[in-house]
Amino acid sequence: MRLHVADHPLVDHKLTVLRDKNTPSATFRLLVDELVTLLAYEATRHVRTVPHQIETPVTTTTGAKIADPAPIVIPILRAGLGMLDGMTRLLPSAEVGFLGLQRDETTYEAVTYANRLPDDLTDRQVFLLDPMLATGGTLVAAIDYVFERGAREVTCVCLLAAPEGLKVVEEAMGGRVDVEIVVAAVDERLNEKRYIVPGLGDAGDRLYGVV
Ligand SMILES: O=P(O)(O)OC[C@H]1O[C@H](OP(=O)(O)OP(=O)(O)O)[C@H](O)[C@@H]1O
Ligand SMILES: O=c1cc[nH]c(=O)[nH]1
Ligand SMILES: [Mg+2]
Repeated sequence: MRLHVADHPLVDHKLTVLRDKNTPSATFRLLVDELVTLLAYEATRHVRTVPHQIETPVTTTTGAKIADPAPIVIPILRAGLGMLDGMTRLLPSAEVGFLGLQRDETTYEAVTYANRLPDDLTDRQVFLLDPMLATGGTLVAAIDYVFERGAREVTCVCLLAAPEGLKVVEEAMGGRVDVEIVVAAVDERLNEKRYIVPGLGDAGDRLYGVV
C-alpha cells in the first residue's frame, strides 16, 4: 500500500476551518469540495493515459488522453458523497458508482446497505472517496469489494486518517502495490468510541445533519 499525505499550507488552512465545531454545514460542504479538488490533483497522478494525436493551429503533435476504460469514481455513502463533485471536476470523463456502507457504532463493523456498481470492474482504475479512515473497516470492505470484481488498482481519497486504521488497511492489503491512500492529514489516534482525534466529528452528520 502506498500512502501520500498532502503537505500544503492551503490544505492545512482549510482543514483547520473544517475541524472547527462552529463551522456550519454550508461552509463545511464547501470546504470538503475545495479540499478534494486539491487532493484529486495528487490522487490522479497515476491515471492511465494513451498517446493522442492532435493538430494545433501550427503543427501536428502527440499529447495524451485518459485511457479506456474510463476510471470509475465511487463515493462511499453518505459522507463520501460530499467529495464527489470535487473529484469529478478534475476527472469529468470518469464513470460514477455508489457504495453505501455504515459503521455499526457498537461493534464498529462496516455494514453494506447499498451497491450501484457494475458487476464487472475488470481492468478498471477505481477512486474510492471517503472523508474518514478511522478503524479502517469501511475502507477494507470497499477495497475488497472492488478487487473481487476485477479492479486493476484502487486509489482511496480521504480527508483524515487514524494511524490505527492505516495499519489495518496496510495489513489487510498484504503488501499490494496497487492500493494507494491519498489523505489530507494523519491524525493522532482513535478515542474510546473509535472517533478520530483531534478529527472533525462525524463527517456525515456535519455534511448532512444527524439522522
Ligand atoms: O474506518 P471506520 O471505523 O470504518 O469508519 C469510517 C466510516 O465512518 C463514517 O461513515 P458512517 O458509518 O458514519 O456513515 P455516514 O457516512 O452515513 O455517516 C465515515 O464516512 C467512514 O465511512
Ligand atoms: O471520527 C470519525 C470516525 C468515523 N466516522 C466519522 O465520521 N468520524
Ligand atoms: Mg456518519
